[in-house]
Amino acid sequence: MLNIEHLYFSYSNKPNLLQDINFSVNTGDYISIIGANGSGKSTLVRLILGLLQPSSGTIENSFANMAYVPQRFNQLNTHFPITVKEILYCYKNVRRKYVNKKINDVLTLLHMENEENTLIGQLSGGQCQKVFIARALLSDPELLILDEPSNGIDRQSQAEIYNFLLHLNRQDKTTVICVEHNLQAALKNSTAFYHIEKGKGHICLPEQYVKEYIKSDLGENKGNVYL
Ligand SMILES: Nc1ncnc2c1ncn2[C@@H]1O[C@H](COP(=O)(O)OP(=O)(O)OP(=O)(O)O)[C@@H](O)[C@H]1O
Repeated sequence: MLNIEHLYFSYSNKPNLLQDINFSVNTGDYISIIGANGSGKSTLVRLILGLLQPSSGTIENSFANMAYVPQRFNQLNTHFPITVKEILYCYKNVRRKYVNKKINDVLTLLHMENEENTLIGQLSGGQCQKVFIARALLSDPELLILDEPSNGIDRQSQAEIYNFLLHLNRQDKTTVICVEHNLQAALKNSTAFYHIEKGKGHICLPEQYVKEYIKSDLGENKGNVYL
């Protein structure tokens, strides 16, 4: 279980970005963290991962093993001459004691077994994302955290990735936290949304979010509807 209580966070001397964040994630949940650009979603994830420290408040995490899939374009130098298998071997060597699964098995899970010797720069966006999900799965995580997994990926690959994540959550009981702008996928996969707005957050059911936010946005003709 992950339990966040009265969490406040600000970058250096700036005003609080996150204020009095309270929420829990239980085993088997699929939580989509939603909100406008710059609302603090990725920051909240970095706090959960322990990459940032809260200004105040607590984060208790009893998930034995967690893995992270960052935003795709943050991590990729497509000119670097490395194959899919080499990326996974590098990770395995660095995280040796945490890696419980075989490279071939995770590639097969994602239907990427025929690409093991392909250079990363020769993969499509969707295939790249699958490699980084495969890498995260090597440690057989109880909690998988993803940051905008469909960013810059075509619809077919998006559907494959979200179907895979749904299976992972519902069948294998892997808990998922996903920073999300993709409303359709979030509605289909999530057990709950955590909505951040003006520094505050609240948990809601996906259908409740649609009723309260999307419809009122459309009703008042505010224009763009975003997550
Ligand atoms: N290292 C940093 N130092 C100072 N400010 C930062 C830092 N990282 C992010 N910020 C600022 O914090 C705010 C929230 O950023 P964050 O990336 O958490 O938002 P987000 O909700 O994930 O946005 P997006 O949907 O665009 O990915 C932004 O205004 C950003 O400029």
